Amino acid sequence: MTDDAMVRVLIVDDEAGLRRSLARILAARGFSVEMAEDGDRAIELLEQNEPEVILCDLMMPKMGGFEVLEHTKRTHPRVEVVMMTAHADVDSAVAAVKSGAYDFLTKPFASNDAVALAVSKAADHKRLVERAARLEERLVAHERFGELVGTSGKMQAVYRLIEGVASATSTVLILGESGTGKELVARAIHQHSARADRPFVPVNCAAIPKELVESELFGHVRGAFTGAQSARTGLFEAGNSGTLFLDEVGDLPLAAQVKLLRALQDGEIKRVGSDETRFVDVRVLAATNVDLQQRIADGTFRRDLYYRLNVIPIHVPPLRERDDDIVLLTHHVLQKLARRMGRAPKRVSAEAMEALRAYAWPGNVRELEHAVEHAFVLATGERIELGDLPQMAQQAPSSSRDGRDTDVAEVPRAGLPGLAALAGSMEPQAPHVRFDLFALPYAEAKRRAMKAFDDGYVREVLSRSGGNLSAAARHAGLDRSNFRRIVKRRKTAE
Ligand SMILES: Nc1ncnc2c1ncn2[C@@H]1O[C@H](COP(=O)(O)OP(=O)(O)OP(=O)(O)O)[C@@H](O)[C@H]1O
Repeated sequence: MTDDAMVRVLIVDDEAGLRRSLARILAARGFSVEMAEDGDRAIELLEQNEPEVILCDLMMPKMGGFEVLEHTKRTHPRVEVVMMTAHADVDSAVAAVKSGAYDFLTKPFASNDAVALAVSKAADHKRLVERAARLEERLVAHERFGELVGTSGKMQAVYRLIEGVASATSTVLILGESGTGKELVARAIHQHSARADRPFVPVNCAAIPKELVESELFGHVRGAFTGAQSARTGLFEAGNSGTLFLDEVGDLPLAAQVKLLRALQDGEIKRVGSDETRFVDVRVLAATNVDLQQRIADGTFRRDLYYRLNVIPIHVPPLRERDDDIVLLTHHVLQKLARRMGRAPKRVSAEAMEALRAYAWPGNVRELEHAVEHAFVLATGERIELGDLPQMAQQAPSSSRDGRDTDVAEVPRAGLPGLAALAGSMEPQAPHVRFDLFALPYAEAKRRAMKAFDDGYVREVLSRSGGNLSAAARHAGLDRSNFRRIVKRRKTAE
């Protein structure tokens, strides 16, 4: 719906003459009008073809205006209601406004324009509220884009693709194991596209019962099947002018695949039970963690649909192929948890971080999130220790990745580990040092940098003094007991 689309108004009044003259007044001013002679019919029309504004008489036999108002606000809170009442009953009209009506008009009306003005103000209000809701959604979505964490080469490649495809309207197929962040990638594409302030509609195709998939996606008319008591708009229409994200697309039943292909090729849909073709402008992003080629071979996925979806594929790498991102992701999750639980942030011991990096994460980032939450809740101190991690992550062999310590302390022997050297430790010339110091919170980074300094300094000075503690202390310009304390502190920190 665009802002200059026709405003749909439902007139509810038991007086046929008044109903018709109101309809004429509003239709002449460009409104699209429907009429109901009583409350029951009004509710029926509300369900069938949701209007934007209801112009409703307060006093009606059977179901009164109050009941229509109450039902509307409960089931369709964004539909605005303008009440009509006789002069003598202004108190009831005021009560109706207190119960959620947007405005009221007293009969006889001051002028035809006054009626049209009240209805169009109500419609403007509705559109403003919806616009605000969309902006809020966009803000939330933007925060989520901020959540796509990772600096590894493989994630950089994903970011480049996101930016590259965002401005196009082509279908994108996002491939990757469960929990790798496919939905975050889809949101990021939407967020970077020209549709960013339009709806982003995520659908988990695997979670919809097979017999309801088509009606969920394309909508249905009243009576289309048992239980279809009222007409319903499908998700394609809900996502009109926005983005529809079909997660687990490999699980779509074959019949729905045919309809999806049609929608992708021609932008045409039909509600279940209707022959009327509707046109939609939806960008489709799809994701799957199953092998669609295999499904094609099995005969459960259409080859033509596969080619149509796979115009641009994006592969989201599993976490085990980007273990450099684990440190960053762990701290990101810890910060989120601390904020969510209103608790102080926690650090992670070198040993625990080593285990986190060594584990293979078959459940990817989702599993990492759960493991870090487990540890955050169980850790009694301000630091997460190895024992706080779930059993599985604790057991990862520390030698699983080239058998080297990943602590920043392992700086090259030549030269002292000043900050520049530590920063350099992320560079290829020190490939065995894989700790990203700048990914850590300040206090943790400083602690590690200090420890690294102590380690490098003590080791080098001791080595130059042939392992003689007194000579090394003299070299360092410290008395023997102070130097010894530093050596000891270094050992206990290991
Ligand atoms: N790169 C990332 N940075 C930050 N958080 C991430 C990242 N990737 C995934 N997550 C988080 O991991 C969880 C799973 O992500 P998401 O739902 O996007 O995965 P998915 O690949 O769509 O999973 P599935 O295939 O099971 O639907 C979410 O809580 C998400 O916020």
